[in-house]
Amino acid sequence: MTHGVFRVPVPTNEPIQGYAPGSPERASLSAKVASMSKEVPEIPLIIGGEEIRTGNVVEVTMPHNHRHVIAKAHLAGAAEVKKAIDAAEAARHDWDALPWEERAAVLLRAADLLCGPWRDTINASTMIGQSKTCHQAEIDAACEMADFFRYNASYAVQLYQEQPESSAGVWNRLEHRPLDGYVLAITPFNFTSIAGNLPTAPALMGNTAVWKPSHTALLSNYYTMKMLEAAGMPPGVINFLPGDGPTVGNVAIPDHRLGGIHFTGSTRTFQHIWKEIGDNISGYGQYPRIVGETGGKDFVFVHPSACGAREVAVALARGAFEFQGQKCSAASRAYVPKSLWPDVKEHLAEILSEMKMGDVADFSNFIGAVIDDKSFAKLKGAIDRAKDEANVEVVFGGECDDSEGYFIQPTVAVVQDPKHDLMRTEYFGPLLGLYVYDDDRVDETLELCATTSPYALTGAIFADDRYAVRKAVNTLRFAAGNFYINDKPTGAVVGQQPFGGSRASGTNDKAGSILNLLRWVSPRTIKETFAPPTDWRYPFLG
Ligand SMILES: NC(=O)c1ccc[n+]([C@@H]2O[C@H](COP(=O)([O-])OP(=O)(O)OC[C@H]3O[C@@H](n4cnc5c(N)ncnc54)[C@H](O)[C@@H]3O)[C@@H](O)[C@H]2O)c1
Ligand SMILES: N[C@@H](CCC=O)C(=O)O
Repeated sequence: MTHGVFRVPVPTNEPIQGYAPGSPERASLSAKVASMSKEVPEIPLIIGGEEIRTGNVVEVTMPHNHRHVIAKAHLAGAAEVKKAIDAAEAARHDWDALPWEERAAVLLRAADLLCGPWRDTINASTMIGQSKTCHQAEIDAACEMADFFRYNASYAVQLYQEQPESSAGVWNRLEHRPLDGYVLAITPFNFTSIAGNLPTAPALMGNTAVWKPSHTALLSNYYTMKMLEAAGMPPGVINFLPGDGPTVGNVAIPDHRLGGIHFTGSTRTFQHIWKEIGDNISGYGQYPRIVGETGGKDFVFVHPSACGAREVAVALARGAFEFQGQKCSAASRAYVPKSLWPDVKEHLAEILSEMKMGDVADFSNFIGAVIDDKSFAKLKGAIDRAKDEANVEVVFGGECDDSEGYFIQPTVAVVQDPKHDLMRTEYFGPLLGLYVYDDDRVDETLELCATTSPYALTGAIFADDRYAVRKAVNTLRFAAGNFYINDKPTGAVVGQQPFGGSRASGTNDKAGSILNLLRWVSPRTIKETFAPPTDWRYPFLG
């Protein structure tokens, strides 16, 4: 019973801890990384609150030290997928019937646990499992995940306050019901916070979920699930289902009870899922909501009036190589005018010579390893091809070494053809294609930037000239869902830059915003008439 119109605490972005040498947070996280690296936990499925061990076990390893096993995970088969859907369906009524503030309280509590006693666990597991440095883990796993939980709670209230007008004698109400079926949350390896957000955003709105985590993010995702349980997430509301993608997808996607898909990952996987839903469309009890945020070929366009070569070089280096380039927003193509290129190149050389890569347990490293052997092979293949091509010059990096971990040196390849594969294809790693254009061909190059790639996720323009800025904003209007002026194209913050792209980059439902929560409700309009009429005729008849 609720007697009050409650407000949630006003959210603010979780402050990012610095991990400076000698700081208490550094000592504490470092100790956690060391102790966690010695453990090999067994990761079960968690269905209806019950831990299930299938015996079909895979090893989870460190990307920066691939012989080092950090967990053994049990994988779901078809029977467990069905069980997880049944559990989500069984929990649906009670969870939906709970007053919204109880659901919001679980997430607000999870945010406080994450920023307090669970911070080291979630950060350390992200570091050793996904090869993120302490700063990358802090920004993603601690701060962004807490922001998702806290801001979503306040957006949910905003959404519930969305009510229609009522004319005299009538009370119109809009009930923001959850969807009429379970939500399948399929999550990527690269952001722990996204993995935490995809099942919890629908759950906040009263839905129950089956969460299929990525194999290469299992350690941090498992601890995130345990943290949600510790925050009071009831059994069955979120069902944690490690498993091979097709094994889970082939059972969960065609199930007639599917209410929606909350996906983040590659464009290819998303298109496959969409097609599967299309193939099964007549069998569903409802039209499944399809939300998918996918790949990118994110650009930095430098205008000849750009403020300074140093600023451009910093944006390129941070934008392309931070997080090992494994951000959907990472800069992976750049357009630089001939007049600025020599200076930009000089600054890039200096910056890249200082960017250290290696084991993330060494807090002075700026870059870790890429996620796995498949990613390593794909990136190495592209770099080797670039080295062999006469019309491409690898100006920085190019070294790839998987003897211990999957290390790819930050690489910049200058292409002569602006439509080269390196300017179109997402490689998802520290590889930047760069085209040097004639200063008097700005407009033409801007058009190329707008049309070369099928993606439209993030992009940035560097310019001082306001006419040039306006022109770029207009020409590139549909080339990016997150557009930056004189900044790198990465680092969107929940509550500040709602995130997502269109075209091949996804449905642009802006994770961590009210727009995303809108997709997880199925509103019902209720009209109540206080004094029903007693005369059947129109007033002007008779
Ligand atoms: N736009 C965004 O907001 C955003 C954010 C993060 C990552 N990404 C994108 O994600 C990609 C990197 O992530 P990834 O390598 O984990 O992507 P991926 O597509 O390989 O995997 C994503 C998830 O889909 C699952 N999957 C694969 N095949 C499946 C199937 N047939 N049925 C059901 N599930 C299946 C995987 O197991 C994993 O859990 C990049 O393309 C990146 O740009 C986009
Ligand atoms: N929100 C992150 C991107 C997450 C995707 O991988 C950014 O804006 O850099």
